[in-house]
Amino acid sequence: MIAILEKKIGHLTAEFPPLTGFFSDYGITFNDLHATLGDSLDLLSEEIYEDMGIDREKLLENLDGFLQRIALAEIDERPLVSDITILGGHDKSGTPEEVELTLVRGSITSIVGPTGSGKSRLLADIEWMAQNDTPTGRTIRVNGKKPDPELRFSLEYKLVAQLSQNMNFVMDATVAEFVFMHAESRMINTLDTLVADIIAQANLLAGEPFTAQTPLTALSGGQSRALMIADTAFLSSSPVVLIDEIENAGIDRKKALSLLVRKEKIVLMATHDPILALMAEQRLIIKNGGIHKIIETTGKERENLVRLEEFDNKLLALRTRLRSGELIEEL
Ligand SMILES: Nc1ncnc2c1ncn2[C@@H]1O[C@H](COP(=O)(O)OP(=O)(O)OP(=O)(O)O)[C@@H](O)[C@H]1O
Repeated sequence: MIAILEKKIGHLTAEFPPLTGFFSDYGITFNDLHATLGDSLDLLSEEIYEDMGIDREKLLENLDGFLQRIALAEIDERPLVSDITILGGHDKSGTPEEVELTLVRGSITSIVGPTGSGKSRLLADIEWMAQNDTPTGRTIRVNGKKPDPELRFSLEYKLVAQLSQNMNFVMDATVAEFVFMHAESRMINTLDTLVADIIAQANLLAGEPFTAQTPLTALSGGQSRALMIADTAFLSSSPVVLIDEIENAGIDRKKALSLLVRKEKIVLMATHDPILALMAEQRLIIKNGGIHKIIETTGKERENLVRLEEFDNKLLALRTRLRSGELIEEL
């Protein structure tokens, strides 16, 4: 509520047009669109509140309820995405891609292939809900159907949340302020507990701990990524999470993926990292711009994952020794 009091009337009514009706029902019209809501309410005289039959506090309470109803109505209007389907197009040579692949919520798919083979292009096709209108000729279905064109070009509705290597914060805010801002803009109740949960989860993912009071600019690369992953898992309404290369990220990859699965996301990640690739249920092998093969992770591969993680930990330990100036003559 505090954040909304600091917003300008003009911005608020543009963001939530029904607000004008809410205030006029109380007989209030605001003339100065550049003034904040808080200042405008302060200008209302005692008599006006008396005429309305409520005080400032009660008016704000009603406003809060009204905004929540708008938010819920908006959420209801969004189709609940249970799955997406990729219908093949063609590779770079024009050879048809014989694929019809449905991805459901709570699943992880990895995308592997040589540099320049078309991994990012596949992620972009999903993000833009391609309709045979991208270089690959692919088509994306949402819940088995052609997505509504309005949805496709909507600025508010995002099918996809992107997590990428570049997550450096330049904002002058603490971790808590940043997460609060996100949670508040989504008008979610019980903000304090939610914000605390997100920061606690992010700490479980990051190697080195940070607190709610840590400035964003003081976070390491791994800590920033951990925060963004937890923030996306809890607060993003996008059903699909696309991850482009998060190896060497200084985060607990297994916990990060299982958090996204718990939050029922459809996870797709382009990766060269064997550990991440094998954590997925299936992997798409991209070759010459097309989906060349779909491999389901085998039981044997899952067993090997344990050994791969042991190798990885050994490499990590070597890195730590190297950093502290040791000679690496003994392994
Ligand atoms: N089926 C296709 N038909 C035509 N062009 C394609 C096709 N698939 C991918 N491309 C184009 O090939 C180029 C390389 O693709 P992309 O960047 O997706 O590769 P990548 O596998 O992500 O590479 P890297 O591993 O280096 O990030 C891009 O310009 C992309 O638009």
